[in-house]
Amino acid sequence: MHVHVNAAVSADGKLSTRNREQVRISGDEDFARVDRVRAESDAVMVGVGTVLADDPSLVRFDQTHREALEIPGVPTRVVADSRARTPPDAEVLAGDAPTTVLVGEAAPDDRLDALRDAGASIVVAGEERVDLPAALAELEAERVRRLMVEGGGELVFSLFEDGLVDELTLYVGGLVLGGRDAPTIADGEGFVDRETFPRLALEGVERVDDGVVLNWSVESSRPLGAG
Ligand SMILES: NC(=O)C1=CN([C@@H]2O[C@H](COP(=O)(O)OP(=O)(O)OC[C@H]3O[C@@H](n4cnc5c(N)ncnc54)[C@H](O)[C@@H]3O)[C@@H](O)[C@H]2O)C=CC1
Ligand SMILES: Nc1nc(O)c(N)c(N[C@@H]2O[C@H](COP(=O)(O)O)[C@@H](O)[C@H]2O)n1
Repeated sequence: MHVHVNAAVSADGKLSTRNREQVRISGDEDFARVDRVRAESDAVMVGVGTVLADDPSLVRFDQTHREALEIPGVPTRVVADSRARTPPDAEVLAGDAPTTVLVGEAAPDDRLDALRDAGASIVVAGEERVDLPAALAELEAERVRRLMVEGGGELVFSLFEDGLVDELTLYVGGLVLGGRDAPTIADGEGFVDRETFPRLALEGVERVDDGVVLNWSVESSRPLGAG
């Protein structure tokens, strides 16, 4: 599976404000690029923190681009949601596009039933928190070969920590959000040991709207604890 993280950050590296309110950082041209990346993907994933903060629908993609690539169907929406906190009336469950919610074994049964009633497929992987390597293996078994991840920072850090990210694209926009508690692209515990810092190789730089799109491949990313 190819895992492509794509997000927009402010010039000071923030995904949104300290209140975690959604901010439109990308301009029209960058959102058109995002829609092409979605069109190339079998699935588009976010963490439940993003669902609760932004209530995204994740249905928009570039249909013409997908047809040109002869990819059938629509991208599956995926939410990493250890305790099944996704509200059953969330936009990510609305409409005809399929939605898979990745949960841990600790997720309460009544919330799982409510999500199933709202049309979601449930994948259980891990105990307290979603075991991402196991969950992504399940998605791959369901023919997800290209997975786009849009955030947020907690989920993306875990993906790096587990050595699962292949490609990172950031749109850096011309605004400053500030705030020591504002989310960044990789939050979580953070890396301390330089041996574990994921190393990136710069593949592309492009001026888009009032900002710049940076594209990296991941050169090395080792799961913590790996020898
Ligand atoms: N500018 C941009 O491109 C984007 C901005 N955002 C912003 O990011 C913020 C939300 O990000 P976060 O609070 O970091 O939440 P998040 O979206 O990363 O979700 C975190 C949640 O994911 C679940 N999860 C399941 N398995 C996990 C695992 N193994 N590791 C980590 N989390 C796991 C947990 O329930 C955890 O609470 C919002 O403010 C949103 O607006 C989100 C996406 C894109
Ligand atoms: N690429 C990008 N640029 C921004 O400026 C953003 N705020 C985001 N946010 C992400 O897009 C999701 C919304 O998707 P829909 O419009 O509902 O399809 C949001 O949840 C973030 O993941 N992205």
